[in-house]
Amino acid sequence: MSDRTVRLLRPDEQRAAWDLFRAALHVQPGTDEEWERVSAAYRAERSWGVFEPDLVGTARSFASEMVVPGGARLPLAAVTGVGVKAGRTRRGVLSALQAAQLADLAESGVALALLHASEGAIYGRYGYGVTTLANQVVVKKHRAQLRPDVPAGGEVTVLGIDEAAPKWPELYASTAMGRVAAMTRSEVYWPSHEAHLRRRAKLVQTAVHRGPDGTDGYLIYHVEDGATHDSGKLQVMAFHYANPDAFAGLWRFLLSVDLVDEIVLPMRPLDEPHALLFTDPRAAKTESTEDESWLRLIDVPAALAARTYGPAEPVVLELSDRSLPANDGRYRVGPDGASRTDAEPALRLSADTLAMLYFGTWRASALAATGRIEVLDPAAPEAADVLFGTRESVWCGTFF
Ligand SMILES: CC(=O)SCCNC(=O)CCNC(=O)[C@H](O)C(C)(C)COP(=O)(O)OP(=O)(O)OC[C@H]1O[C@@H](n2cnc3c(N)ncnc32)[C@H](O)[C@@H]1OP(=O)(O)O
Repeated sequence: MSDRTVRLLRPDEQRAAWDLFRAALHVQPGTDEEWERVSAAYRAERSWGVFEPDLVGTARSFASEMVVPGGARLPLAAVTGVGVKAGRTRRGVLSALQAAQLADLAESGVALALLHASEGAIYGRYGYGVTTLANQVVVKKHRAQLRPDVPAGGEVTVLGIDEAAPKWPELYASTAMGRVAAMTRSEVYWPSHEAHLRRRAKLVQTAVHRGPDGTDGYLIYHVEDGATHDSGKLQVMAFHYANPDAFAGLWRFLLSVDLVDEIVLPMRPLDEPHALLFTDPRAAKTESTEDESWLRLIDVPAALAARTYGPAEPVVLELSDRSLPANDGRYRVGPDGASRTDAEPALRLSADTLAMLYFGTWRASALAATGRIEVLDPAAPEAADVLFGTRESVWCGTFF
């Protein structure tokens, strides 16, 4: 389209982009008060707009860091706020935004980009792949008897939102960064998070767990309106802990909340052992498993070099990356690390598939069996399973 301009937004254009995004998600325009809360985040972010000549589409990102296998933290762009005006969709606006944003991120030196997708069919074409999965877990309180050998846990203190919100950044930083794919949350993240939680419920509570070495876990929850008798539904909106004692202690607290029949934990790590706490493991049911986050390797050499690998024969990957061709080429991946190579490839794959493989959520052999990876050496998928595998389920745990 000849009269289309794609550019970074000026500060005075940010609110229109915010409203456009909300309208794309069928949400009414924000109030002045809400904008006041979140506008600092917008100012700190890189927000893109497509003009024809009025604003018809937008996307933005904020800076973070993500833990990769082995414990290194890589610069991450958290991509969000993607929306195209109704009546202007399916004319390439998102593709124009993606081209501009990906090129900008590559130039800025960021290694990874991450997003939560509204729909599963959109982002693969731009090199994003499902990188973490999450379970929705529901616990029926009347069936949930703790086993006698569950750790006793420490002391739990409950805080209202006004008191708790200023403490959340420190609580999160000290309890949530132990898992691979966890991301840091900068100060601009928290106002939107708080606004979101305040919109969700009238009474938002934070339970803080203290173990022998100090604060080591917290959860944010609310009990759905109408809990005037014992049929309330307790919704867990955040649950982070640094050790198994804090996990058990916070569970003891959850089971002690009165007027509750059901405890709902959305988007939890796949390997979190809720069912193992109970005499009847069926007290905890996994109701669904969904993609949690989508990863895009922006700087493939840096991303591959930063993580550690399992013990297996090295494998040479040949990557084709349509949107960021600077990443094209061959990479030798082995227990001693990863780097570019001229050696013959064993596996051929595209950028979205490499993103699915990167954290080991999907096994190379499954990706090969379903045609996503072309196999040139039949021994390579099994070796890649071991190289990319991780001990724990990876989980981001931050919604944005
Ligand atoms: C990270 C986040 O913020 S997630 C939130 C994303 N936003 C939303 O879901 C809000 C509602 N939806 C929208 O605003 C828009 O429909 C968007 C952003 C999803 C897509 O924008 P569009 O400008 O219509 O996309 P565009 O025309 O560039 O399409 C690019 C390609 O994606 C495909 N595509 C776009 N949207 C979808 C979809 N929802 N489902 C399947 N395919 C899609 C198009 O068919 C096109 O395919 P092609 O490359 O094979 O021709």
